[in-house]
Amino acid sequence: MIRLFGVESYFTELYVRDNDASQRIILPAKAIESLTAMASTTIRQSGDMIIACMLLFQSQMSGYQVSSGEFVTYQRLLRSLVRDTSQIIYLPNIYRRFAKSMEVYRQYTDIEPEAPLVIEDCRPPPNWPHAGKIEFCDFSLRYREDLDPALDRINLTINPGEKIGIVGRTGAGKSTLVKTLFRLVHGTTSGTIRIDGLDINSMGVGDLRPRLGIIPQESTMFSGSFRRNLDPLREYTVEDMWAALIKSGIAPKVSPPRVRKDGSVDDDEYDEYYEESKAGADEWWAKSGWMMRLLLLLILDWPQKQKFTRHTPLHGLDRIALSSSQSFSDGQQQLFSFCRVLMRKRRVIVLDEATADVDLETDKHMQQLIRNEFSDLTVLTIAHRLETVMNSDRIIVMDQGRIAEFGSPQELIDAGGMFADLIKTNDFGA
Ligand SMILES: Nc1ncnc2c1ncn2[C@@H]1O[C@H](COP(=O)(O)OP(=O)(O)OP(=O)(O)O)[C@@H](O)[C@H]1O
Repeated sequence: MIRLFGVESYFTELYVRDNDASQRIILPAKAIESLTAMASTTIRQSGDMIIACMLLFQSQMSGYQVSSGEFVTYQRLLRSLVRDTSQIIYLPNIYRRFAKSMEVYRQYTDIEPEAPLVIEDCRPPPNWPHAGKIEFCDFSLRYREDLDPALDRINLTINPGEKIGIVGRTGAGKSTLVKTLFRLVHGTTSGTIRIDGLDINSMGVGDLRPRLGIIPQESTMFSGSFRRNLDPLREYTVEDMWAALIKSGIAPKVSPPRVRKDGSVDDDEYDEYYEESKAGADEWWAKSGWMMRLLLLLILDWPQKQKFTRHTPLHGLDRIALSSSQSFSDGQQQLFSFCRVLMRKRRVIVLDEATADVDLETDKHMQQLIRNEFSDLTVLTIAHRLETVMNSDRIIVMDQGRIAEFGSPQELIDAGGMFADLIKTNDFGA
């Protein structure tokens, strides 16, 4: 079983499990991306025979002994990357690229797993976090013993549903503060962080990270379809995906809007198509006999795949997201991350606001979305723009790893301290 997990987080975890060997590999998201791109553009032949031949060939050429566990691992990794079953004639070329992919793969498999995925005795309840209260109690962190603390005695309580802006000059500790919520920083720590009463250090990272949402500044688009980008674990329905795409305003990138005869663009059609196609597909499903339903479920992956492709012009989910004709700005990539978070519906969301590269229009749109869609969720935003901060309920001003100020925007302006200075100089660490 190979699972991609936490695509929207700073890292992607790849789990590989089989009868003989079981291991967890943590890869930076970009590494998975390059590994996938390398393999999927060059290895176009799937099937056990070819993979087995390549592995045997490789082991003979290099004298490297492939263990049975490793064989199954590679085989499964490749099967997840390979789709097209043609182009066998390119085998020598394929082999060369394959060997390179494996080299990269081996390098990453040497990385030590960081923390247990699950601690059986300390599993949070399924609905955790149910409210979104965050408490830092005397929390300090040093990346290395010889360095100054990146976080220094942080005491902080964030209430459920609060919108918190985090500001401070570059190197002040803003990213470290939010990364500690995901346990993504490694170093010496003291103190505790609790979310809805549970110490996040007591549980496995597999129970922690998927329960929180993150929209990183550098959101990543993967090769493969829009569907894979939005839902790598195949957890959501097509309806969920379209609802999120429409809400976030990024639907036209997935399925371009219809152009009317007079040349104007029909922007309103998404909602109509969505409703229409949903009704059409439901009707079709209801009319099908049990034999047909079974066939659809077994062979055609109904309803995840076929439902909308058969019944609607909104079929773009299966299009390749990254292609020569399709590129995405930083803001658009963030909107895709936003869609993932919208589908997941987590109580705590971290947003690393995009910097000056994102146009004001997209920025405004994101702010609007946060107000509308995340109104009852706890949202922590590392803010790089004055407009974002002024919409927060409270603002944390970080300075040299400490919380220098914490209060509502007006309170901090009236206090005339660091926040008032940041506004004057407009230095929000962008
Ligand atoms: N991996 C690391 N190893 C060692 N020190 C680090 C590491 N990451 C960050 N630091 C240090 O920790 C401190 C806080 O860094 P952090 O990235 O949290 O600041 P920031 O406020 O987010 O800055 P920016 O706005 O530039 O992103 C800095 O002094 C930084 O040099």
